[in-house]
Amino acid sequence: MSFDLVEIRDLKVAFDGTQVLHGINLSVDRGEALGLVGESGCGKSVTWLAALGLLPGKAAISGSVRIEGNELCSAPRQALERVRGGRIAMIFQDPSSSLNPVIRIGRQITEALTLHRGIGGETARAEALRLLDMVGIPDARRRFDLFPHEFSGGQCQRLMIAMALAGQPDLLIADEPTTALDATIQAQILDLLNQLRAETGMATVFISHDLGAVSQVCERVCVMYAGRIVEQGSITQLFSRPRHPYTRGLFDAIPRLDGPRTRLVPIPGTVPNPKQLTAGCAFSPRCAHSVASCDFQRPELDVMEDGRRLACFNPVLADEPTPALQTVMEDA
Ligand SMILES: Nc1ncnc2c1ncn2[C@@H]1O[C@H](COP(=O)(O)OP(=O)(O)OP(=O)(O)O)[C@@H](O)[C@H]1O
Repeated sequence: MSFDLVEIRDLKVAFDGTQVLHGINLSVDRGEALGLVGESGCGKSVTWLAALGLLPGKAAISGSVRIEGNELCSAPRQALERVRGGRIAMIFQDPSSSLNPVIRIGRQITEALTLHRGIGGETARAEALRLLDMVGIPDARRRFDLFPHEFSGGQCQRLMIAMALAGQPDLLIADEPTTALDATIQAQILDLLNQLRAETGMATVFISHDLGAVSQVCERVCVMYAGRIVEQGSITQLFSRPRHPYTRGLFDAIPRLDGPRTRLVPIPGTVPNPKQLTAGCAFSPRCAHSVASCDFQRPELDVMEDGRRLACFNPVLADEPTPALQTVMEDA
């Protein structure tokens, strides 16, 4: 029997009695790149922190998370620790969450190699140098004994990726890894993630509020809103024809350099407070497509004729112009 690399079923999370994840179902296949997008507070990070047992003790978690068929949700702490950093590694927006500021870089990577792969001494040093080279740190031999603060922001991101690769993970979860970087460095890190996936065959989950960045790395996308997946499909399906009004709203807010100059249209309003969710669709108060039933009934995530999944009673039509998206003539 063959399993997906990761299979998450009906994952729910509550903090102090307030539910913030409402039954997430998703899977990641070996070697694939999956994007998780949505505005801040939609539950992207909590999904993976819960899956890896990294949420604080006060979080109430239910559901199932399987890695190659083995259940993690009920796994003892030691088993979870073996998976984290070993089979699955996670990188964040802020490299200081992974890099210790008072330990030299070379030592941090060799220690990670000893922990995850049981190698030490000269073998670990040679492997650490190979990893630094792989993530594009120039002159790695000379810089092996530097501290993290002696590297630029983009290079620290590369160092964090090198640490993540030390365990030869099957899956790299990248949580907003480029958000704090300027556009040029961001593009370089996205290229690096693509290159590493091609070289190592590891799967990537790319968490971001930026659909543009997700499109450069991912083959498949899950759009999250208020603790639920509202649309899921291939990047081509969602880019050529977003059907959930929320996905469409995210697209209309992306700056584009191709085609005519367009005015960016932000989605009105904000993500709801999880304490104030009603029985209806959580996006309804912000949605130009909302119909009467949206306010008191929640649409299920159903499979559409083209294979994507969609939770909406009144989706965007194929050729529907965006009323709010206005072409701005160069000389207007
Ligand atoms: N430790 C915590 N204690 C209480 N509530 C939390 C905790 N962590 C997250 N939450 C809540 O869970 C919800 C989902 O948060 P999450 O961080 O997953 O959102 P996100 O989509 O990843 O946003 P961001 O891009 O800002 O990280 C939010 O309402 C958030 O306030």
